[in-house]
Amino acid sequence: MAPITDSVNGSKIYTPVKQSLPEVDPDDGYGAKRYSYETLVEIANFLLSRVSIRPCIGVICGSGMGSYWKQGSLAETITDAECIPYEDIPNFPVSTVEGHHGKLVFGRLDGIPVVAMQGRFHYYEGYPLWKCCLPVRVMKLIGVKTLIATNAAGGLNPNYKIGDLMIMKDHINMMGFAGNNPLLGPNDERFGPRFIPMNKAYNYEYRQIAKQLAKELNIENLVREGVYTCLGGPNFETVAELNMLKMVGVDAVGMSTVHEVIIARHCDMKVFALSLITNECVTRYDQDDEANHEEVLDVGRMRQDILRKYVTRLVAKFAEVENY
Ligand SMILES: O=P(O)(O)O[C@H]1O[C@H](CO)[C@@H](O)[C@H]1O
Ligand code: HPA
Repeated sequence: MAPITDSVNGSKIYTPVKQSLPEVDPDDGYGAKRYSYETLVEIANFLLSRVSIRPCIGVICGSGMGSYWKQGSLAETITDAECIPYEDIPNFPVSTVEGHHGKLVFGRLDGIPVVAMQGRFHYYEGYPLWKCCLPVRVMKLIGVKTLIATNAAGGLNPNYKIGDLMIMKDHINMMGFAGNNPLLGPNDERFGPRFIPMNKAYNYEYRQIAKQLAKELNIENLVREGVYTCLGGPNFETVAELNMLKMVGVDAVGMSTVHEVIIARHCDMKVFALSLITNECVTRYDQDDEANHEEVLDVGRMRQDILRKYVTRLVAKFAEVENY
């Protein structure tokens, strides 16, 4: 290759070295190889060989929101339940956070075939983002077309109260701003294209349905619509961080969901996401309160009946409009 020269005095600046890029990224920055499409197909086939349900809707249970699967309330609503612990699934991560049981539950909600993640994976557990989202791609491969992601989040909007439900209308990908994204690395077109739009990530029709359903269930006063952001965690946010997020239009803060939604949209799944406001974010230095995970789990328990009813009816309504 010709050396690059200074256009003023002609002196040589540097001689470029011809490089060939590896065809596949050798590791993901965490010393591990990203799973290939074929490995994910193997996981999907393993699951399909173990269960008879063929789900079209996938549900991710947020912190504290999965516990009722175990306690019985939503589990009673899920009929024909077939559970597979994560540790029994080859190449699947395992849950390490309290309030995330670590099981896939296949079954029916209001007659509709679903698969629910009773426990999600977080970046702060040490999983790279691509691995946190691996179950979403597996869901896609087993036939899921609609994703319902739930999470526990701190309420930053001063009008929000503990126990409110926030329909996510958008997100701000703070981790993406810092260069971390679940789509980093070589793109496998079998999942989706290299570049994807995100302006319609949170399905408009689903959001209208959810607002209408809130009226029908008389929980309109609890249901909000807003913007979520995910910080990597595991520490809760500082006062200065929260005030900055408030200024840029964030209504609720958590440590999940954003990357799952990116992966779901990449493989063309329709998305609905719901935050349970489990605590009020502390935005003043003279406040004595401190965020803590126990409160998050307690509020999850407090709202479990309403959440169960709301999510079950949403599943039925989404299935109706989609003809599942
Ligand atoms: O987002 P989910 O999994 O609901 O959990 C939220 O609650 C935990 C903090 O209490 C964090 O993991 C945060 O992300
Ligand atoms: N911040 C981050 N994540 C959370 C919070 C919070 O206040 N509450 C529940 N998950």
